[in-house]
Amino acid sequence: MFASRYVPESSRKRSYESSESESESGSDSDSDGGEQIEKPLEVEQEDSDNNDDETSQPSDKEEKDSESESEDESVSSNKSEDSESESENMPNEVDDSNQTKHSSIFKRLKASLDISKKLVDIDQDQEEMSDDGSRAVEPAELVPIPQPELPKDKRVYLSSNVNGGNLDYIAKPVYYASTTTKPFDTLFNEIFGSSPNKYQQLVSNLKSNNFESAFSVQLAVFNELVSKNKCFTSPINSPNNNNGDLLVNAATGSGKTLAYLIPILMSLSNRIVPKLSCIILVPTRPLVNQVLATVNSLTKNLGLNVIASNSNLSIKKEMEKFQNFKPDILISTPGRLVDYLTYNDKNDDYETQSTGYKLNLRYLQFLVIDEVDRLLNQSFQNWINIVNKKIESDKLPVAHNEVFNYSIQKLLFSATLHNDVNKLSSFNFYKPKLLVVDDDKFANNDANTGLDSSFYKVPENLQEFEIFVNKEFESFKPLLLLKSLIENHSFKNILVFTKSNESSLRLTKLLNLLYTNYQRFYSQELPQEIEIHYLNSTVSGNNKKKILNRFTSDKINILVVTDLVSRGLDLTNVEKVINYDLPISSTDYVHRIGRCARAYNYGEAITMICGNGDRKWFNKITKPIKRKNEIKKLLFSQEKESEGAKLVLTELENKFYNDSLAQLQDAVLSRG
Ligand SMILES: Nc1ncnc2c1ncn2[C@@H]1O[C@H](COP(=O)(O)OP(=O)(O)OP(=O)(O)O)[C@@H](O)[C@H]1O
Repeated sequence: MFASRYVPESSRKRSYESSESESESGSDSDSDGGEQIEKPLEVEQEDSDNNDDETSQPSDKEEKDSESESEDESVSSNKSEDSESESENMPNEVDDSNQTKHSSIFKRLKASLDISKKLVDIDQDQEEMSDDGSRAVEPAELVPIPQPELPKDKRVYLSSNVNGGNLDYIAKPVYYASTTTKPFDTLFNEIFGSSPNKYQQLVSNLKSNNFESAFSVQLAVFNELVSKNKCFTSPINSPNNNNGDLLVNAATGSGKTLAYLIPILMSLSNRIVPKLSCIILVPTRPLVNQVLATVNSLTKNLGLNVIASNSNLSIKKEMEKFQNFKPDILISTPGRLVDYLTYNDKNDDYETQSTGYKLNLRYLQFLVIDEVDRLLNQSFQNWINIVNKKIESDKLPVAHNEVFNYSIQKLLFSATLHNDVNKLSSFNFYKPKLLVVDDDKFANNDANTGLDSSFYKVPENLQEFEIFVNKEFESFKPLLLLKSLIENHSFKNILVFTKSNESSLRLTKLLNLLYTNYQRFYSQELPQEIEIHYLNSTVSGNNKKKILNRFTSDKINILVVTDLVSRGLDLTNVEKVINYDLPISSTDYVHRIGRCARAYNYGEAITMICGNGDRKWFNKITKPIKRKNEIKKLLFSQEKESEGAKLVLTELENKFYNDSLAQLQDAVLSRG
């Protein structure tokens, strides 16, 4: 009869869950025990329901044990009352069997409780029962409830040590004003006396390259490396003179290359015999060439040997070149450097030959890592570990308990310095210091907690714009881009960023067609014949160089690119950067727009925003970046004329665009 009684779903579920947890804790009792302790009556019924035919009985010992415990007694007495009152309502013929059944239930209950009791931990065993049979709760100290692991947060890092290193340098950056300049003459005379001083040749090289005054970041690094360091007045950079590694965050185009080159060239110009004293690492080959050109322009008559990695040559050829040429300065990508450092490990025979040469880091004084956040993401080839190991293994043997080794000063630069201190700490810094070139040190920088995207900064003289178009016009974006260029009369020195190789190719072709067709459709003279070209990773190394040369010599008007060129490239003539496709991060935005307004020149960055999704994303990535000027809206003439008017494309514009699209399709199909 009980077996057919309705058991609420919730009770069944509780019973089931209890059973699960019991079995997890290793108990072989049935499902009742745990639940009975808290909800005796309910479970009694369930027990009856579920165990009518159950044959297993508690052992004698269990029965005795359970009887001797007050807790069990109390529970038992409750149950007796309940069962009595229940039995009153039962038909007489079932009373006997009910009593038998109940006593068997109580026995099993006691047994279950006994087993449960053995399973509870010692603290619970010590709990006292109150008079009413409920558990007396002992006052416990309030302790925090265990919390789930927090998401990665810079503040967590900042309060801890990573790899045993102290992270104070991140939490307490040294700020330098971003617009201060000082003539190089004055700067050098202040420290080394009036000219001519021993760095006269370097100053003269700077001047002959039109570098008259030091920019802020150059003053900052000069102050840290030169003004505070005796090594520049002594012939060598001895370990005692190394006043620590530097990490520098300064805006794009603010002159970071010269910031590290000037002190390094000063130090090395004192050297007696050539030996590898400085390695400069940059992420890409075009950047290797760019830095090489700058170093060459500044080392005239300094007698220094400078070499850049050249992946057109075999490693063997390059190693031979190193052997003959004995570089003081090597400029490379990390990947190529690893190739050099591991070359003889892979080619044992080679070492035994007379031409065998190993790149030795024993005399290395400066290790420069430019665009460090990007290079930290290039963890392939395990380059940091290999360089670290090589530095260690090349150290001179310890003699007479004295170590005389050159202390390598690490100089790290970026406009978007990495905030992953775990990664940064892999450089094994020595007395690191973080320099931030920024006037406005507290604005937009919550609690001044070190590196994050709030250190990112728009160049001083850059004006940002946005063009918003409704989602319905998404497929007309190329037309709207052309419309904007025509309305703003700008067809020169423009870099257009797209999201992919394919997008850059397609846009270049379509823009060319649109431009040509425009004059035919509108019988309107456009300013000039223009050349629109693309540059992406499908272009070979030599062609890349040619295209960039054509662009910087104003032969290409509009260069449609991918993020391949968003980092570090110094294309001095860029007047306007257009984000045709949105960048995928604040970092990419900073580097893209930083291709213009370089060296404190003026420039414009325009971002095309299509629909509300784009709008949200654009707001999100631009919000943490510091800027002097607000981002302005760039309106089409139609929108300007009647403020708030929705953009409408004319029939002619539609036809012009569709014809051009059809032409593009024909061209693609005829090729394919
Ligand atoms: N003191 C100076 N006087 C005049 N021009 C300078 C000076 N220092 C650097 N420049 C010029 O400023 C431009 C930007 O310099 P550089 O490429 O070093 O910038 P950057 O800070 O490394 O930028 P990015 O973060 O984009 O790599 C270059 O054209 C460089 O020649």
